[in-house]
Amino acid sequence: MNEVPAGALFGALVVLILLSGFFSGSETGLMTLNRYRLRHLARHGHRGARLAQALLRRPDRLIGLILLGNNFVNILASSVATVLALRLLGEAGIAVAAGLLTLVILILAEVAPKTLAALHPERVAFPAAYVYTPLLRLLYPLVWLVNTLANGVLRLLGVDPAAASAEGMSREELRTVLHEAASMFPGARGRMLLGILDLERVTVEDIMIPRTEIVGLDLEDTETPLAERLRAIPYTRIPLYRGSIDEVTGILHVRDAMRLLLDGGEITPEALAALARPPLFIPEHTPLNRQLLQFQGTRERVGLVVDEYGEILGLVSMEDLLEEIVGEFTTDPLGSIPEAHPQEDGSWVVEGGASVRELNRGLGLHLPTDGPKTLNGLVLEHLEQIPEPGTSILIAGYPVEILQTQDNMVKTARIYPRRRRRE
Ligand SMILES: Nc1ncnc2c1ncn2[C@@H]1O[C@H](COP(=O)(O)OP(=O)(O)OP(=O)(O)O)[C@@H](O)[C@H]1O
Ligand SMILES: [Mg+2]
Repeated sequence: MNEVPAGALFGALVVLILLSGFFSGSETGLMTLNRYRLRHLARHGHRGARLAQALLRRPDRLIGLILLGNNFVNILASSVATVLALRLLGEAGIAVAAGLLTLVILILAEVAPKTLAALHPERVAFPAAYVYTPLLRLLYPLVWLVNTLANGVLRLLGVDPAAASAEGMSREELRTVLHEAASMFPGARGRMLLGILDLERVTVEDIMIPRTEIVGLDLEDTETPLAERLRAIPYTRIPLYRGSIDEVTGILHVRDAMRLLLDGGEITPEALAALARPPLFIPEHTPLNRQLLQFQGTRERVGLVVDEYGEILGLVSMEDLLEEIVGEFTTDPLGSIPEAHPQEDGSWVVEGGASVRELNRGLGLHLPTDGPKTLNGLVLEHLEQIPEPGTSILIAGYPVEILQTQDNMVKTARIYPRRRRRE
């Protein structure tokens, strides 16, 4: 048998080390590709990106292929080095060759290519994808065998290999990405993106106008003529009811009442009731993203929020829902809450009916929003007794002083926003 010349063996060794570097670098490159950029490039027809994306759809197979290749060339390189050492130095050279090869592979075939690939993943990964796509097809049976055996070993050890491959981004991760990308979407646009994500965490109950503030028309009220009451109403869509808002019969659009008048008709309870449309009833815990779609589907602009017994809790409008995304439409958010009045000493005098969420947003407070919806409710929850004017309590670290009470409810209270104490 002819001996392979030492020069050829050395050449083969160099090629094997280069191949090893390719496997290591491309592994890092493919694994550190930015998935979102990748998807974007693939969608815009970048061929390398498409191939990489297809490979990454089954990371277990890709890694199996790369490890197979990498280990094969490393072990072959070690054999070649052993043969070379035997020839040049005799048996004593084997350990020297192993030591040298370890150093060379570590530096030239591991650390250097991996660092390079981590710095420029796309430049490494896209060309590599052209190589791996046909190679995977060719070696697929082998890769499959390796993976199956490896999974078998894992199962023997009581590990479920399928559990580890759960992919995709959780909502929380998406929020983090959006927060980090905020510099790309400065100001209002960034806040809108986060607002859309928040829609599913906020329910109609959180943003509704409470029942006591719904402006409607009582058809049974005969004290003031209907037309006069209708004229005084500042809203476009108004619930019609008989005696109590729980007996709502429909939602009247003021435009329809105006048309009735222009046609020479008369504003009577029967005429208005005939013009009204059936109200949209919304369960209290409906998240805003679902409600937005429902408004879209039903072409309604307002709905009545009901609890499980069908009792009306409040009114929610499309405008209030959209404000959760884009912020207040009509006024400057800071100090725009009509129920909060700024004082000279920096405190706020707030009406008991003010919404906790609006106070948080408008005054920059951090009152708890998972409990009562109004300041009154919050104070009552903390006091556990009938409120007395002059009482001071600490809610979420904010000193709150009760100023006026009425019918066992807090009418006004003073909040000191900046003197928040750490609890
Ligand atoms: N009948 C009502 N009673 C109490 N508040 C209402 C009523 N209708 C609307 N609102 C509130 O008024 C604000 C404005 O809502 P919206 O723009 O839908 O009403 P509008 O101005 O009367 O209607 P439009 O703008 O279509 O003429 C929202 O905060 C909404 O919750
Ligand atoms: Mg309006």
